[in-house]
Amino acid sequence: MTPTKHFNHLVPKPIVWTIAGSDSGGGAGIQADLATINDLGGHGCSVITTLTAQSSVAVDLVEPVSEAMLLTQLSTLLADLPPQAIKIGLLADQQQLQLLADWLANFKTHYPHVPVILDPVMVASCGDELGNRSTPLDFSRFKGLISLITPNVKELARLTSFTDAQTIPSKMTKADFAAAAIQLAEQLGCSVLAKGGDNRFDPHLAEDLLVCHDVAGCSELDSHGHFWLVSDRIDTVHNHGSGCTLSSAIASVLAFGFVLHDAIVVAKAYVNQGLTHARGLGHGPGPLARTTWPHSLLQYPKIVAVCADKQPQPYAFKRLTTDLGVYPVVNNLLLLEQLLAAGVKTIQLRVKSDAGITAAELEAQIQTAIALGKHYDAQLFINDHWQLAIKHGAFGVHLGQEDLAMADLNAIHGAGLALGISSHSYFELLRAHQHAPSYIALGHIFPTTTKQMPSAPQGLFKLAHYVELLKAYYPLVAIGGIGPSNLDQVNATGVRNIAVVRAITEADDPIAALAELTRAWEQGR
Ligand SMILES: Cc1ncc(COP(=O)(O)OP(=O)(O)O)c(N)n1
Ligand SMILES: Cc1ncsc1CCOP(=O)(O)O
Ligand SMILES: [Mg+2]
Repeated sequence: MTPTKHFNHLVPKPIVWTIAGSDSGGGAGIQADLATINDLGGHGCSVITTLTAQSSVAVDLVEPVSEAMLLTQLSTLLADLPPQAIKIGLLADQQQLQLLADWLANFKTHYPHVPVILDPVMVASCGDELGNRSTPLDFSRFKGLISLITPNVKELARLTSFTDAQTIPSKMTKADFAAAAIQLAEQLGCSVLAKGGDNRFDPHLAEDLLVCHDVAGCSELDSHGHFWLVSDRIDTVHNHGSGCTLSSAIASVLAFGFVLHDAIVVAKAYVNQGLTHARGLGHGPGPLARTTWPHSLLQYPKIVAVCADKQPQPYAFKRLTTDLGVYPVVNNLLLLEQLLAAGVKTIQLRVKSDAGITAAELEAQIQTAIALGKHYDAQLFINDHWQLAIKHGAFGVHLGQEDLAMADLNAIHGAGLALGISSHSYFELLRAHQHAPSYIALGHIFPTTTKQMPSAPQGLFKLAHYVELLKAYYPLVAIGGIGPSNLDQVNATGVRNIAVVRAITEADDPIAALAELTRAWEQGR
């Protein structure tokens, strides 16, 4: 595995709670959760619901803690160590579930933004039931209190109208599985990550389905999206605790302020790492290996939108041979020409469709900009207007994630244009990567007034993680609120290029501002 990079000095250590059962064998439950939270840089607190006498081959005894013990663990922790995220695992019985749901309802009135992830644990990996389940638990008490539920195929069947848990999962088609996940999202009013690991729709793949329910902090496109998250199947029997690990990893990444989609893909990569390096302990399925924050792209899932009418094309866009360095983004020809004349070698013309000019004026501007780019031997990217960029032979186009859905990437590639793609999260980075663009932009890093953004500023901690994931594959460009006051901090994340609007357009002397930014940027590298 590649050496770990820690960026934890950039943010405070978040507190993550696990409310779950103890696995005396150490591979699952509270023990797996605390190890996971620690690996990912959080501080784990535990609320034990149940003691299990468990090994890798059997569950011999399951005993719930008393009501007083459950409630006192919660109140003691809350008074001193309030959580940034909560994971709920094994609950002993309906009474305990009800008690916790009541406590959570009150907690949520004071901490409405703390995400709660529910792993509806029912069966241990050795196959034994975890609790007295003559009747399945009724999780509807958690409606409105949880952000995400993470059932495996058997749990999904039990929780929905696919009720015959023993027989139906093996017969479930991919379409049944998707229908059940969508039904569960409706039932509980939360997002669902349905784990397909046990269901071999394709024997070489592990395919999970993410059904998003009103997810905050991402684009409209994604907040209600349905996505298959696809990884190569890792051939190991040592998967004891993988469900616990996944849900506590999701809670940990959320606690750092990442959006739900990101928490899920990072957690899946962390589980994949753990499965890849797992060694057996005991005589049954051994625990996952304990690793670190996943920085290898190979461990991350592929994202396949369920309703996508087109799949990523199987080719790569033009490779850029030099760094972009300080990459100005401008909206007028006068400044464009001044910057080109001053020696800028990569630049973007960003004239939005609502800029108050006619279609003919827009085309004329783009045509002139492209001619200027050629005259000064520069790499000129046209923002959004990919048809005009092709028509007039631009060097490249820049597209956002929403633009990608509308654009004809075959035509852009066929015309030999370079392609830059925007991203605002791990999830969007992975999706951009599937198009193999010429560069990927990461934004917005700091608050900006240039554009209204649906996502929050990413900040330096997230930027450093994105760079670590993709720096070996693409030129990466940080954008959003970047200027002289924060240039050194941005540089320290390892990103090699920055795109700037106001730092140049609002400067008294844009040419001098660009020269000074470029000098400072190159000196910091
Ligand atoms: C270098 C660079 N990064 C990001 C953007 C933003 O593109 P997009 O998300 O499509 O938003 P608009 O610029 O079209 O409003 C960009 N243009 N350039
Ligand atoms: C177009 C765009 N996309 C993400 S941030 C941004 C604007 C960045 O502008 P500024 O450098 O003025 O903050
Ligand atoms: Mg755009």
